Amino acid sequence: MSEVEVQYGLAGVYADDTAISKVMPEINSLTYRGYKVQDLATQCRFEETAYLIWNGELPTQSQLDAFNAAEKKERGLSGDLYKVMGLFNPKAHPMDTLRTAISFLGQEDETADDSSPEALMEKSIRMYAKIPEIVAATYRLRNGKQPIPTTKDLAFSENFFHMCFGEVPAPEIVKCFDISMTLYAEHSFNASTFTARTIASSTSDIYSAVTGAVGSLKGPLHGGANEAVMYMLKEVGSAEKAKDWMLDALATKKKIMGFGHRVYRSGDSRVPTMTEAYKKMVDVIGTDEAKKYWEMSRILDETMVAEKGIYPNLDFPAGPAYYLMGFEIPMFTPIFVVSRITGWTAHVMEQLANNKLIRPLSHYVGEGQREVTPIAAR
Ligand SMILES: CC(=O)SCCNC(=O)CCNC(=O)[C@H](O)C(C)(C)COP(=O)(O)OP(=O)(O)OC[C@H]1O[C@@H](n2cnc3c(N)ncnc32)[C@H](O)[C@@H]1OP(=O)(O)O
Ligand SMILES: O=C([O-])CC(=O)C(=O)O
Repeated sequence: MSEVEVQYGLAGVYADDTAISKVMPEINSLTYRGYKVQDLATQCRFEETAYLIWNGELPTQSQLDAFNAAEKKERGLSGDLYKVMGLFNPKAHPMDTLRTAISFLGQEDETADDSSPEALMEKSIRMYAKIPEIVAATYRLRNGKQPIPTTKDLAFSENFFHMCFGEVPAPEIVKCFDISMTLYAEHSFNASTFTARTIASSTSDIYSAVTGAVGSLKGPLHGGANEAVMYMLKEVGSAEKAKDWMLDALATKKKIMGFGHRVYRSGDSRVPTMTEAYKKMVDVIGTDEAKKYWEMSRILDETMVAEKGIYPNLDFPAGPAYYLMGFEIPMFTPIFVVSRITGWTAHVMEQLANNKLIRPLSHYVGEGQREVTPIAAR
């Protein structure tokens, strides 16, 4: 029995105040700056949500125009970054190369250490504008294709498709992607955001905070789960096998990717909106493959909830949705970054506006104090 109360994994611990988002597990709700995320996802474009997350209010049309112009001005990567990206191992995971590319952006910025509110906002918009191009170029380079340069003629989500595939798909598909961007944008003190805030709390620079956050998000218990979900669906293989696969996986105590959540115990508030968008997209695509993944997802969800009472999280519908949009699986977590850069940087700004070094205590359980034996006598 421990003489102090330790909250392993910091579960249930309030680490700081935030005014950015509120996760309300008891009513399955999530708000960004007071607005329900499902309303933002369906009624606004991701650009409006990004503005809201950073500025605290939804933009007027002229504020949005100015914001989009600022983002478009920052589009485009330096020749040096393209050169470095050309040297990346094509077999490396795109989260590893993205982590390095963001770190590279930091060393390119000679004012990286400027932490004035104006500089932090500029750097946040810079990363928001450049990360989609890094992700799209990574996809193309690792598949032996030439990157497609960014264009200032297209909106955020459309431009991402253009840079990946050289074309923009049907509006329903773009809308599904845009909805996923809003749903993935922010989620209070999740592991990667807390990592970003911890790094910022030593008054390090914002690029370092984001680089660390990318490393945290990569893990399959966090953002990496959207990729793991798709590998799982591929392993299941067909809708006919889905129920037995799940029963067998549960009987052998497997962890089922895309299910469970530290904060939500009776369902992730973002899932119904993402699932509906995924279904609409499946209907538009209309192929047997699309219908197969939809049916498999539905049966796995139903079986998991019936057997264990554990609900899907956002990664469960997002994984197959990205797959059906044509993205290869290792790009799914980098796509999460394309969105979460907004939340991470908003938290870095909030942390620095009222900073206190994050430094918890550790409860020591190692050896008692002892004497060093000289090496010859050990
Ligand atoms: C965007 C996001 O980051 S969302 C999260 C994405 N991650 C995943 O989908 C990975 C799969 N899920 C998980 O590993 C976990 O549910 C986590 C990491 C998300 C949350 O973990 P915790 O809050 O630590 O919950 P914990 O692991 O203690 O789970 C509680 C119980 O539910 C079970 N459980 C939780 N999730 C799952 C799952 N996915 N599959 C099977 N059992 C599960 C645990 O085994 C545990 O059972 P026990 O009490 O009998 O030991
Ligand atoms: O909140 C969490 O722990 C994980 C999550 O859903 C997110 O970061 O979107």
